[in-house]
Amino acid sequence: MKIYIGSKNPTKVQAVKNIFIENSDVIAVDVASNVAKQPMTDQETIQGAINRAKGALYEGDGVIGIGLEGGVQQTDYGLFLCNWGALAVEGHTPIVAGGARILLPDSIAQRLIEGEELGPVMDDFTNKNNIRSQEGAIGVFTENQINREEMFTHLVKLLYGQWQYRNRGE
Ligand SMILES: O=P(O)(O)OP(=O)(O)OP(=O)(O)OC[C@H]1O[C@@H](n2cnc3c(O)ncnc32)[C@H](O)[C@@H]1O
Ligand SMILES: [Mg+2]
Repeated sequence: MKIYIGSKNPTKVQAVKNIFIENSDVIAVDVASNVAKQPMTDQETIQGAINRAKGALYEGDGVIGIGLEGGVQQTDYGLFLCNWGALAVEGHTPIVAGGARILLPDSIAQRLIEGEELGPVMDDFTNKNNIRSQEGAIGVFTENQINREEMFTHLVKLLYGQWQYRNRGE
């Protein structure tokens, strides 16, 4: 079974590979999220995940398209990191699931509100390169209890499980 993931970010690709292990060929493709590079609400982040999933499905000859999208959501308690995933198959509405969320420090939140992207802001904050392709903000702010790949793996598990539930008895 061919599964297309709509990103080449290694944390996202590896998360899909971790769950779709049996009889699956996981292929990474660059597709447009068709939302802002830094989604600022759950709504926009979900839309990005769905657009990526559909884009990935129609990109090739795959059975399943998966989209994973990172964003933030403002609350009365501050700006939270959020992550959403979508799984698209032909002829069905996409399956959607949300990932873990943590509160971002005020200094980071302020920069995002002013229009910067989390990826470069995290590199600047940590004095490291390409945090988004490694532990991610979630890894930095949890002392690596949960890194970005693990967070996305959990998310892909939620998508896979719902897909299995929908296919039960078929
Ligand atoms: O190549 P793609 O798939 O676009 O991967 P990405 O790392 O850019 O990830 P997203 O577009 O899903 O995330 C939206 C923005 O938030 C950033 N971001 C999201 N989660 C992050 C994290 O855990 N650590 C660092 N940057 C993160 C990311 O770099 C983007 O600027
Ligand atoms: Mg991106």
